[in-house]
Amino acid sequence: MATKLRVAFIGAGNMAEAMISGIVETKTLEPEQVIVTNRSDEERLLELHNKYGIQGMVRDRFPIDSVDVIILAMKPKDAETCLLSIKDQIRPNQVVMSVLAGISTSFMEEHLQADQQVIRVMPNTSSMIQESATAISPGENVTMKNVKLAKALLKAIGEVYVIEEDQMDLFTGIAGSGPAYYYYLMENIEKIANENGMDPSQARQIGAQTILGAAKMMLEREESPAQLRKNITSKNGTTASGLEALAENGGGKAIKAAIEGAMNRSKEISHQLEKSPVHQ
Ligand SMILES: NC(=O)C1=CN([C@@H]2O[C@H](COP(=O)(O)OP(=O)(O)OC[C@H]3O[C@@H](n4cnc5c(N)ncnc54)[C@H](OP(=O)(O)O)[C@@H]3O)[C@@H](O)[C@H]2O)C=CC1
Ligand SMILES: O=C(O)[C@@H]1CCC=N1
Repeated sequence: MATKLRVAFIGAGNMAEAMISGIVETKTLEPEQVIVTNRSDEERLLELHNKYGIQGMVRDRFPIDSVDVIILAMKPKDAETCLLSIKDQIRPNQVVMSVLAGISTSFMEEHLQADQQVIRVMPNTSSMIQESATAISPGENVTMKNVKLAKALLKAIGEVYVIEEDQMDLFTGIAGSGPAYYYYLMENIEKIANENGMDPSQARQIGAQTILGAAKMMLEREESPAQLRKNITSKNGTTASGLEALAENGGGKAIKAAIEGAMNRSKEISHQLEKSPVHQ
């Protein structure tokens, strides 16, 4: 990673913090190389400065022309205003990366100068412990050098996958929103464990270790998930009963509905923004 590289986050919420935390803790960048701004919450900028040593700056003092990479991290509804506000302040050799759900590279390109380099990114909050599954889709104008730079930067927060942009909504449904499904699973495990007399914190340890073990098996072993499942399932055993109950109660359907729900919402955000008055 170039030592002088400067990265600016516009948006200082949960996702920006998860990424900043990964980037600073892995020493991919020194804190001085990272700047963050938001719309108005100065207390939040101070909090991020105190926690990570990075520079927090209010929008009108934000030196956007001095950075190499700009990472957009506001809500999708605020993207258009932000893109238009930076359009005339940035240069073609600066890369604009967006982590916003549903914001396409073409939407960014249309709201910036014609030759602006943009990259669509979808991380998740496991960035905070450098375990994100992050996808990137480069825009039309971005150089190979800057795609490599983006990959190296995002490697600080976990694994990086370069995907076709038409897979980005699906990726968002699986991985961007994905951690929430596992947290929901754990909330329910804890609840059931508690109802059956187990201490919730012990149940959390046990449940999380089980998820971690299964995840590592799927990453490290060659067997398919179906084979790994069969390996646990004794005839007339406990697993067979558990899996039968899961199927009878719509387990597979629920997983499909969750991923498709998130994926369709990502598509819907794109369509809504493309219809907005400024865009037409
Ligand atoms: N949370 C997650 O798990 C993931 C989120 N994402 C994406 O990340 C984005 C941010 O989500 P999240 O961090 O949860 O959101 P938050 O609501 O926590 O944070 C949004 C931030 O954007 C700032 N902001 C809004 N408009 C502007 C503007 N015009 N200029 C500067 N700053 C602005 C807000 O500032 P202020 O507080 O001052 O108004 C705030 O700091 C979303 O688009 C989401 O799709 C992607 C992957 C995972
Ligand atoms: O819920 C959201 O819209 C964002 C995008 C992916 C995860 N969180």
